[in-house]
Amino acid sequence: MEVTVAMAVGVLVGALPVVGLVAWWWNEVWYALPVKFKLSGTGIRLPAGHMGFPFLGEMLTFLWYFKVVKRPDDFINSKRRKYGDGAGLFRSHLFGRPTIIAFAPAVSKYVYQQDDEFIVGWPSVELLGPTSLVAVHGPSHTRLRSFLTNAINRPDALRRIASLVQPNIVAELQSWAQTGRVNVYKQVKKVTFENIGRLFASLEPGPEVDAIEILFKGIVKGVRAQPLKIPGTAYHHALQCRKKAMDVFRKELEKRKKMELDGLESKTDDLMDGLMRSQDEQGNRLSEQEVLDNIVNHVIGGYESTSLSIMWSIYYLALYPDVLKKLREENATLRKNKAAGEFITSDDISHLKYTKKVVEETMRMANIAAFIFRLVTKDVEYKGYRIPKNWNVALWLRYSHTNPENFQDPMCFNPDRWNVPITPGAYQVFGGGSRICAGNMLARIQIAIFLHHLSTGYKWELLNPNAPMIYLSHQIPTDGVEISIAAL
Ligand code: HEM
Repeated sequence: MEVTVAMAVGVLVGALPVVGLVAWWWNEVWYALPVKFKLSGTGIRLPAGHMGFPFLGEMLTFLWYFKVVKRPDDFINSKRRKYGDGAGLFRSHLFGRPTIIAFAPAVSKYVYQQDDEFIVGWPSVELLGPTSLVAVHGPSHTRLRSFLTNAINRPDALRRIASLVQPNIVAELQSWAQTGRVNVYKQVKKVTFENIGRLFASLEPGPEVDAIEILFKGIVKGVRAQPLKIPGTAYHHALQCRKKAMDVFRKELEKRKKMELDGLESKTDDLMDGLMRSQDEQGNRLSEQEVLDNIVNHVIGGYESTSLSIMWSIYYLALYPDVLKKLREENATLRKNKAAGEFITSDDISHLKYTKKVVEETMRMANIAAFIFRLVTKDVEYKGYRIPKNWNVALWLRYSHTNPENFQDPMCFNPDRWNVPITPGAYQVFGGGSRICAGNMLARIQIAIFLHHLSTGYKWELLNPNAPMIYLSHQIPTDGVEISIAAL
């Protein structure tokens, strides 16, 4: 008996290395080998790399760098050391799919230009809506973008946005100074959401907007979760939140349609109105579903990203007093030409040269969209490398922003680096090509307005300047940027 147990243990122990070896090469054999076989003799190669374990792929290595050692850029650096740069591509297996990692700006540029070959495969269309900007392709995408550009990015829209968001920002900062101590991430999210509610559907801050914010927090969690429609999962919850959020906006839209039918003039002038009224050259309007899907899509796109950017600007300015001094001087000069309590305009912001550099430098360092994904619809050749059909491409944007070859001393917050032109294509915080962020002007203007009122009216300090960072799901200090703040 004892001999049998000992033998079984012996066999198991002996088999372990073999099992490990099989697991280590499984994805290579399953995904990479058939492609290499097809390519043999053609001179075309699969990008270098290793695809890791079955199902997990390289997720353990990814988590090691992002979560454990907290050196996220070494995930790519370790590959560069091992395989060299090649054409700026590696093969891998991440987030459950075979993946080509594109870390060189030139590859991202190429991918942005090939809309038909590289389509958006994430976030889930179910959550964003089948007729949302992210979900549609080709001519439908071009058509929808022109409607949205009209509603958000035109100079008159930006003027209106600048005046609508300021009362809330000014009031929020005053309340911060009264409290004296603030968790910036938490509070900025609140004020950003209130502003989005006002801009998109003229919703006034209060219990209804707070309830909608909770729904969107649920949706945003689901965007990052595995798409399992099982009760109790984040994704299932997110779908329910989306349905409820759509119901709220649908009710508002029906109210406005009824007013239009009754010949009553709308008193609102927001994104919903803009989308309802816009017409293309043939006089066609957006459908109800398109209006609603795109409101939800834009809230998801704009809510957390803008909040994080504002949070990071407050963080870096506390750490770099020289930058704050210059920012304050520029904004104080503008204030001198304004009456007390008068708001700044989008035209004023266009003249705030240093402030604009602070905004760009903040976004470079914040790396809010660390990477974005595309799904490959057909085999593609790039500089002698095969990007296989049905694989994912991960455009590793943060690597470009933190690479000293693109930005000297990249971890230093230095708005003056923007005095000279940067490496072409190296700055991709908003993505690029036809899918460049639809809300980039809106985000920039909100950050600049926040900085104007903050720098001219307040002084603040980080309470935990050495708080450790987390990098997933976003780069953020663990304390959410706790500050003490007072009026100047
Ligand atoms: C600092 C803030 C922001 C950052 C860093 C950011 C980043 C990005 C990035 C990287 C993309 C490209 C995604 C891809 O190609 O897969 C994108 C697309 C998009 N963003 Fe933003 N974004 C920000 C603010 C906003 C705001 C305020 C809105 C809405 C008002 C918004 C709405 C969108 C939409 C709708 C798209 C999809 C565009 C398309 O597919 O044509 N974003 N954003």
